[in-house]
Amino acid sequence: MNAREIENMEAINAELRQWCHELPKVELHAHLNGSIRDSTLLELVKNHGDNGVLISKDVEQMILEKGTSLRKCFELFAVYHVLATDHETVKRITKEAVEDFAADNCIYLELRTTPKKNEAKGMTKRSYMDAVIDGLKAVDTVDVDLCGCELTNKKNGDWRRKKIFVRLLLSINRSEATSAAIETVNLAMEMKDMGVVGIDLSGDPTVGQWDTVLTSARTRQKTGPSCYSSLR
Ligand SMILES: CNc1ncnc2c1ncn2[C@@H]1O[C@H](COP(=O)(O)O)[C@@H](O)[C@H]1O
Repeated sequence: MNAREIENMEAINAELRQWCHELPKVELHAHLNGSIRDSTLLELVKNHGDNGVLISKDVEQMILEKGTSLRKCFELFAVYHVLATDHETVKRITKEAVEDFAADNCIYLELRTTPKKNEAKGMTKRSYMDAVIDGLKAVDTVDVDLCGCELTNKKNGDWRRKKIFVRLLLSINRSEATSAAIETVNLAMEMKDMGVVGIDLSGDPTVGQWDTVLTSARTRQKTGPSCYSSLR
């Protein structure tokens, strides 16, 4: 290819990229902790302090390698889970994730996350989810519709502002105990009028057995309302 042909190709690529960016999109499978900005992650690590558990340089390397294998990807999830276990951080990463999807012209987002407990920070699975909803309410750059309720993000009633429809799924991690899985299913039922539309089964496929979780879900199906695959 000569210089002129390369220039033409670059112009077409830039145009195509712009066209893809502008297309309205639907995202059906976003994990909250998998959507944390790299810049936020590094800031959280810094605030956490290089205390021997997390070292900024190591995390920078992990970010560079995260797309190279499933193992590397799950190594980074372990870091997210050390850092994103207080209410303020959960609120922040939710706000940022929704704003990032909206900036990419995503108009419908199904965001899934594993409700986590952190006794040291007074966090329960329910208060984790309340922090997620606080994050949605804090979204600034776009209007958010959660379950038909418009969250009050409207800026001066400007009807031209972009809008994103957000629905939530509660994840059960395959390495969780049966009791924790049941607690998450019950929480999903409790929050079905608050934007929660389903549950999700996730986690490192090389760790634990699904049998543990599936047994608990079947037990729940026999004793309560059907909620295994969808709440609506
Ligand atoms: C092949 N890809 C995948 N397979 C299985 N589980 C995955 C995943 N990608 C992400 N997760 C799940 O999402 C969690 C992070 O978000 P939350 O902490 O829930 O917000 C990961 O810990 C993992 O359980």
